[in-house]
Amino acid sequence: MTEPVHILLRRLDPDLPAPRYAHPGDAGADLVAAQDLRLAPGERALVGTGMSVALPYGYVGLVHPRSGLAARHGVTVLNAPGTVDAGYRGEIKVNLINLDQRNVATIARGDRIAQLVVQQVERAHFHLVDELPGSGRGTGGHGSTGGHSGLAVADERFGL
Ligand SMILES: O=c1ccn([C@H]2C[C@H](O)[C@@H](COP(=O)(O)OP(=O)(O)OP(=O)(O)O)O2)c(=O)[nH]1
Ligand SMILES: [Mg+2]
Repeated sequence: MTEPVHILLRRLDPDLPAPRYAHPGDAGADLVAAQDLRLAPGERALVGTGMSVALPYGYVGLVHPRSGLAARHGVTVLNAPGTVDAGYRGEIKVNLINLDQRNVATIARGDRIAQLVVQQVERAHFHLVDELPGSGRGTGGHGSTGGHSGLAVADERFGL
């Protein structure tokens, strides 16, 4: 196991648990809702997690959806993955959306609503040039390699 990165964490709401990894080897530490809320079908809300962090420079916190919430209730993170910058000191918030077409999603304060994945990031310097070096792919993208997309039904329907 690699050494963990140490992150300063401030609990804005001392009654809520700090983010925690549910199992050894988990990539994401669960984030909880600081409030009760109900999301009607299609409704979204920016939900506080009751905590803020100081990530070391060179790291990012990515707010990922929880697959269980998505599979069971259709609730996911609208801007997934959300980006928590190293310089950000505000409360970490989760932009939740209920994509279920029929059911209202009920979330209680303290429920796990998302997970924070901490990663190292490179910082780039962008060098302006008139021409880019050639490559095997060139400018082809967005399905340019052809073949089956794996979405046979949609392909037929849209005449692709
Ligand atoms: O899911 C998220 C995404 C972002 N943030 C916070 C931390 C992040 O550092 C800040 C800004 O996020 P981002 O850069 O994605 O948003 P923006 O729309 O570009 O806002 P800004 O102009 O403040 O950068 O908002 C969250 O709390 N949760
Ligand atoms: Mg930004």
